[in-house]
Amino acid sequence: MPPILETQKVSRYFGGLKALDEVSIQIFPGEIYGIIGPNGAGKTTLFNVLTGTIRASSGEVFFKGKKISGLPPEKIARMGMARTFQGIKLFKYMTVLDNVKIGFHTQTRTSLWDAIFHTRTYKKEEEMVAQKGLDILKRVELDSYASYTASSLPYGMQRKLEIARALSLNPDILLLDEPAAGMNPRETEELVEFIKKLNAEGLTIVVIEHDMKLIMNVCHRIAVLDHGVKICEGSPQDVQCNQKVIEAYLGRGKIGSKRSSIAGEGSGTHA
Ligand SMILES: Nc1ncnc2c1ncn2[C@@H]1O[C@H](COP(=O)(O)OP(=O)(O)OP(=O)(O)O)[C@@H](O)[C@H]1O
Repeated sequence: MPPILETQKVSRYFGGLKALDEVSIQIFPGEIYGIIGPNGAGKTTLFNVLTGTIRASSGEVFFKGKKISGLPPEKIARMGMARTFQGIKLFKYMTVLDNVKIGFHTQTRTSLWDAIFHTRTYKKEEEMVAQKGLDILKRVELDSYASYTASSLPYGMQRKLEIARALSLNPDILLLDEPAAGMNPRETEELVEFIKKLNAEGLTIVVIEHDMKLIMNVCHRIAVLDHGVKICEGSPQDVQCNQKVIEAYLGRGKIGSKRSSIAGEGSGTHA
């Protein structure tokens, strides 16, 4: 089976700093693929290159067999790639339903004229969008909160709402940037189940996360970045035992003493 998303020797410089150094990854349909690494390893830069938010200095990115390097993010999103960001980026004062409805804007055809004069096209599309929005909220079990303002939801639910909004793009692949950041252990456990459920429904998922318990619990395969270089890739078991990974996380000479922090023992373990 060909990869759904692939990078070939992607590098990215920021001035003299090489944030990504010839990184090649292949993500296959149906996978949950984790990207981990110490702070500043290049994880978010890789996400930004994948989604078109920033350009690679060299190398290529392919999505569903098509070269996407250089395309604008909205075009890549329309091709079926959705993402969430580090930190919550909801419209705080809008309702839960409106936050999800916004995601459909790329798919509707009403003009400003239709909106101002409430034409039949506008009304029909509004109803369709509201229904689709409710369907998505049902899928993530937030439908009973549809009329609440986004900011009134507990933190864990707000993060779920962000994922719901990303799902409104009807993506083939979903990229999650530190989805568990700021969550308590119970919220993180619910998130693990939620990610597994979305994956079981057929969605390919890529996740950056510092919470090792989450990563080791949900990912089929994991890539480890260190100083912009992919130092290891494999199953959670492979990655936990890899000498280079242990060294990257713990510093040379301390191997073994804190291996549990990579193994994700205890809840909410952060690397
Ligand atoms: N826009 C930018 N301008 C200059 N340097 C940048 C920029 N974005 C990232 N960097 C640098 O590139 C390196 C990789 O950063 P990146 O944010 O991708 O790492 P990360 O693995 O996501 O880190 P963290 O886990 O802390 O979020 C860091 O040294 C960072 O300071």
